[in-house]
Amino acid sequence: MSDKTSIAVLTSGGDAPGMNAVVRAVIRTALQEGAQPYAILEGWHGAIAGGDYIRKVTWSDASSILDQGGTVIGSARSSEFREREGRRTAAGNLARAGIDRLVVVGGDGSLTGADILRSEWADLLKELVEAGELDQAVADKHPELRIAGVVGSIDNDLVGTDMTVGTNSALARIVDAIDALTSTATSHQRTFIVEVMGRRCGYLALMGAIAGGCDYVIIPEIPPVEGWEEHMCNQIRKGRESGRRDSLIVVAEGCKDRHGERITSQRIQQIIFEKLGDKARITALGHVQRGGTPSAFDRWMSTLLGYTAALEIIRSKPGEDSCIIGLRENHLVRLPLVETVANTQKVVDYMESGEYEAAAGSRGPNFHRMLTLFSTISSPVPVINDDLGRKPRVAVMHAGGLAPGMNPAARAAVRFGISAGFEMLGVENGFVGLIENHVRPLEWRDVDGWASRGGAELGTDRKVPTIDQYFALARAIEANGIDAIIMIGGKAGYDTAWAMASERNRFPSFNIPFICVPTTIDNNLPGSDLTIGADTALNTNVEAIDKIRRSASASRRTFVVEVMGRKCGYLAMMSALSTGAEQVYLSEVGVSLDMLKFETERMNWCFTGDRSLYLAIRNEQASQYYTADLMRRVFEEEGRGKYTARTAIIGHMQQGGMPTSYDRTLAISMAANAVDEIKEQLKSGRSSIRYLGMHNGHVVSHPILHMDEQIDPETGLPQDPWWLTTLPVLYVMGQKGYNEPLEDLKMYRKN
Ligand SMILES: Nc1ncnc2c1ncn2[C@@H]1O[C@H](COP(=O)(O)OP(=O)(O)OP(=O)(O)O)[C@@H](O)[C@H]1O
Ligand SMILES: O=P(O)(O)OC[C@H]1O[C@](O)(CO)[C@@H](O)[C@@H]1O
Repeated sequence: MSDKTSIAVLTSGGDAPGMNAVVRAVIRTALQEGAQPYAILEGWHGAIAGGDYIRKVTWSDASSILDQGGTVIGSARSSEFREREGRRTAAGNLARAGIDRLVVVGGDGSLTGADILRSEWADLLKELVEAGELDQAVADKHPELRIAGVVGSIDNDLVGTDMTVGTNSALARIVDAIDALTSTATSHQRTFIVEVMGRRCGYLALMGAIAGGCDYVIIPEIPPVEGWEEHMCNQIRKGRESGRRDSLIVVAEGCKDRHGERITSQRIQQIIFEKLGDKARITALGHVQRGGTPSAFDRWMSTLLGYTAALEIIRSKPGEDSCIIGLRENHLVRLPLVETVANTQKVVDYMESGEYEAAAGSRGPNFHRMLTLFSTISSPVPVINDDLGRKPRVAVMHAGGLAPGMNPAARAAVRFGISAGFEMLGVENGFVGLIENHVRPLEWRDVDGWASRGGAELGTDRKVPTIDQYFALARAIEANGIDAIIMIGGKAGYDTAWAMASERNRFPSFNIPFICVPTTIDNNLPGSDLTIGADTALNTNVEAIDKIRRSASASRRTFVVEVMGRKCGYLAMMSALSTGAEQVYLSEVGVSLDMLKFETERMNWCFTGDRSLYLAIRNEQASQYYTADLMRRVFEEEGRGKYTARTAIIGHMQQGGMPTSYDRTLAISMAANAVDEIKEQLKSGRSSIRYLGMHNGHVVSHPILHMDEQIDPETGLPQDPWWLTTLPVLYVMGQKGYNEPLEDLKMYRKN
């Protein structure tokens, strides 16, 4: 047996899209680190079965699996593993294969099982030695089992992490289904009950309902209060009276009422029929939610989780407790496995003992906030809090390039604004439209249907008013009686806001509360880890690149795929990480002749083997001179006929997608913050021009005049972008021999 460190990966419990990305990352990171990777097939069942179920894996075993749904190494629920006898057999099989380090990808059950095995390990091996089933030397060589868990579950039910592997993809499926149902429901003026997964966790139901613009949601953590049947039917009735043509109710599969009686879709259907005489249709989404290709997030984030888990376990010290590598506040964190799982299981106890607030509280502050926001935005008629004593006129507008998510953000700003006691106005076509007085009132109903729509109903424009237009701009603000502005857009909007803040002394009407909501596919705005629209564009790229990949599967071909982003490489970097590209060209790094030479040598080496595709992603402004076409020509010429090279420019598809669930919920969350901030300023008589950002999982605001502090003066881009440090991970996944300390990954937070 070799002295190499052996590390195994297994997937267990319900499968989840993104599990393959973890498996791939663990295998490739292990190889990079000089360790021997193994895959245990069919979860804990394979550990018990042993033999061929515990397999040495190579680089190519992890090829072409990133875009596949489910788990290629199989998953199972194993009752035998719940018994000590089963775990004894598993321990013997693992030790005999030389494995004492495991990355377990699964839900809380699978991780509990892993930790039980870890805690019993030494005793189990001792027993096996005493029974003559294991050599003492083998037992001595593996005195302990080290575990790193990655939570793979669409339910997003692990307390202490923000997002688990698979949830984002499941939510995408749910939101797609809700969008489809909305169109048929609207056509026939129907009511639909949509049943989603999540036996003990309402995350999918709540986020699906909020992103889908639904009317009512029922989740397991907070069973509806006494009289909910009446309340639900009233919401439907009032919605219809106010002109809504459809009604959608989302229910999580495991819901119960306060008497412990199940709230099934059929029960809801019956209630609606009895109280409204309406025959609601039921759609139970079932396992469709768990299947299918993973979203971009479930590919790049799962890659980072697998990479981190593998490095953590390879570099772990004897005696360290089992850990979970999870995502918290946009950071990869190491959580204590036992405590985290115990906290997760406590939520079920809370629900069973009627401590509903504690159950919902365990899901984190954002869960609670989203519940409150859903209740406001889904209200069929506004519930107005007019504590300001007057109705300030607040304008909503866009500026900058079009981004998916503008409509959901505008809808949310209008509805939250009306609820806050504002009179809402819509400005058409950015600042040009404002100067030309294209301003109209926006009522609650006017934004119906905007929750899911791509594009921008209000229109947008990239023009930043010039100095000679300031007077006209100031006049337009006065003439329309605008007391505050919410600008949902990108750089042009920020630049205009900055100019207005700088010119306040000369133009008093610029002295109003003004909030910029970061919205651009480029993800190039200061103060925000992510902007609204970037996730949709990324998913568009990933879908397109998957197709490009497949187009090359029958030939030997290099593709240079160009993506948007202006000078910001976010879309290029994340598209590369999500599609398993070999190389990415970023304007932050630049392109040199040496880089192209290195790449052509690698291409030649790869195509000498059985490779059919070599994928390079290029940011549109990576280099002024090394254009996509020039790269293609260099690559093809240097291939000397061994392969062909093509370019693919994805183009404006990236701006035109239907907003993803992430962009929709981010839009709603940010719009709520913008309204709160404006209300607070109006109440206190302040007027500040500020921009919002999502930083480390929290929405924060900054004064626009300090924007320069967060921008690199040379590039005009935000300083030290977090995503740029994922570049070495791409190289590890692409077998380029990188060996960066984990600490250099900006997303990694050692606690
Ligand atoms: N308490 C336990 N002791 C030993 N093994 C367990 C334990 N709980 C779960 N397991 C093992 O993990 C497997 C998967 O657990 P479970 O069915 O609870 O799914 P999960 O990992 O929680 O995923 P999901 O979120 O999909 O339900 C079980 O079939 C069993 O083999
Ligand atoms: O596929 P199975 O075993 O029926 O499990 C379904 C359950 O698994 C989950 O998808 C979690 O993985 C739950 O949301 C769902 O209730």
